[in-house]
Amino acid sequence: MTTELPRLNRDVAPDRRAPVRIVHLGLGAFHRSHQAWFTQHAGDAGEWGIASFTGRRPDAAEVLAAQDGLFTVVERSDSGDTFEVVGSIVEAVDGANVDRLVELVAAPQTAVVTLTITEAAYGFAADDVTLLRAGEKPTTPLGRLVLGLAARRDSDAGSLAVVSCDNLSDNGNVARRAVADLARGVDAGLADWIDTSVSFVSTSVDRITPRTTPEDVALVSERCRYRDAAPVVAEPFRNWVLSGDFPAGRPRWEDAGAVFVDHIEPYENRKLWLLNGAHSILAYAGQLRGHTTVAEALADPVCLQAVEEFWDEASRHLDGDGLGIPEYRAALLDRFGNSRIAHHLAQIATDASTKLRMRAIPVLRAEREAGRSGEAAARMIAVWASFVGANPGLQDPQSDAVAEANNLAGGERIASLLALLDAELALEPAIVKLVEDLSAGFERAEVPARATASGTAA
Ligand SMILES: NC(=O)c1ccc[n+]([C@@H]2O[C@H](COP(=O)([O-])OP(=O)(O)OC[C@H]3O[C@@H](n4cnc5c(N)ncnc54)[C@H](O)[C@@H]3O)[C@@H](O)[C@H]2O)c1
Ligand SMILES: O=P(O)(O)OC[C@@H](O)[C@@H](O)[C@H](O)[C@H](O)CO
Repeated sequence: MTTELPRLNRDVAPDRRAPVRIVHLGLGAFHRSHQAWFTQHAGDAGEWGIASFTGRRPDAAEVLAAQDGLFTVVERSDSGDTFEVVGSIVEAVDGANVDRLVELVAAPQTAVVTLTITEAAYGFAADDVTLLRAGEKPTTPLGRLVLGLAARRDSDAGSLAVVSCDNLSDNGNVARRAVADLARGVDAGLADWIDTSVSFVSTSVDRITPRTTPEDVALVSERCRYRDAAPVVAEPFRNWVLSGDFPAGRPRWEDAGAVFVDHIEPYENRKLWLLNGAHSILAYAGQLRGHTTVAEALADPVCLQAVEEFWDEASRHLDGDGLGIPEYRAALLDRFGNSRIAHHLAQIATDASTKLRMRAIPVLRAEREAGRSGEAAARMIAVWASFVGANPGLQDPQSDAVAEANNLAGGERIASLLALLDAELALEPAIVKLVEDLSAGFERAEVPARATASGTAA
């Protein structure tokens, strides 16, 4: 009986708590399988503990706190599972505990703030300006971070690095702009201090980490002989490319395979276009064709062809020494085909208006500038348009605008949806027609309720 097993904690798996020197916002599955894993495997791991804050709900923090921050990474390959306890998270905190966040961001020993708050969260912190001006507690991760940075300035605790680990192009600068705009709305002096004292590091992050299922929890109990309510399942592959300064130091993440580069754009584009772009195609085309997971969709020749054609287009615009595009593509087919990783298409499908802007639009534009149609990139937009036609409730930061567009028909509807991604391209009749024609190839089928429900954000 699993209830008789001990709960995972630092008695069951003795592990010294490292001092908090990293603060993380967005205590989700990916943070645990990626940044926490890399920190655990740094040569100086004993000096770097993470205090990790949830975004919207206390649940993950409560569960992890009851386990002294420990959790299991289940590394899942085609041939089997391996299990590892990770102890780098030394404090798990409800994001609503803004006082603790402010205290830690202002602490001189804190050197790094990492973020996995989802792509959409960089766009809606503006409401926090009013709260911050009124001296009230902000509700968004970036609003809370600005309050912490204000306290750091006031206590003269020195510079630090903010490291975005979300799937965004130029994520360091996106974070910089979002934080600076918020700070400037509250206190111009604070914005100036952030400008000179906070280093925004850009990263390309990669490790497929689907949402944990009850079956995963049961498997860990059975195999590890302890109860872990917060394991994460991830593929064996992992990659972290970083670019930027760490004025107050950082863990030796390179010992765990992280790579530090001067120019990150080629790596970001390779990952965002080839991996995440393919994921978006599979998410919409795959669900429209009745599939539930990435591996199932990839096994469908229609979906595979859409992915391969998009990769051909995107690859023409990926240059840089050592990018190894053919090898990267081959590895992606293996990774996506890992049928033991049940990566649900519904999870990937959310927040399309933010994601497609970075995954489809740059390739579509580059192809058109080169005098070609950009058909494969346009198809990614077309399958999304078909999908939201049948599934108007899909989570999206611009869901009201998507609903308004859905009230239109034909080319007008497509133009309105396209305008959410790129207002200029939406004014070009040839592109609107291309997307409209391509979307006709994919029926606007209702997605079964079970698939939509599993995509509900944690
Ligand atoms: N899961 C992966 O395979 C993977 C791989 C690479 C990058 N990423 C990046 O990491 C992000 C998080 O992925 P995850 O799998 O950990 O997801 P998750 O749902 O497990 O965790 C997301 C965390 O962000 C918080 N959050 C989400 N939306 C928020 C909002 N609107 N406001 C405030 N907080 C919010 C959640 O509360 C949670 O703490 C992704 O959006 C992506 O950008 C994920
Ligand atoms: O919400 P998204 O689309 O940014 O993330 C869902 C997956 O595509 C993504 O998490 C990949 O698994 C990941 O980017 C692999 O490193």
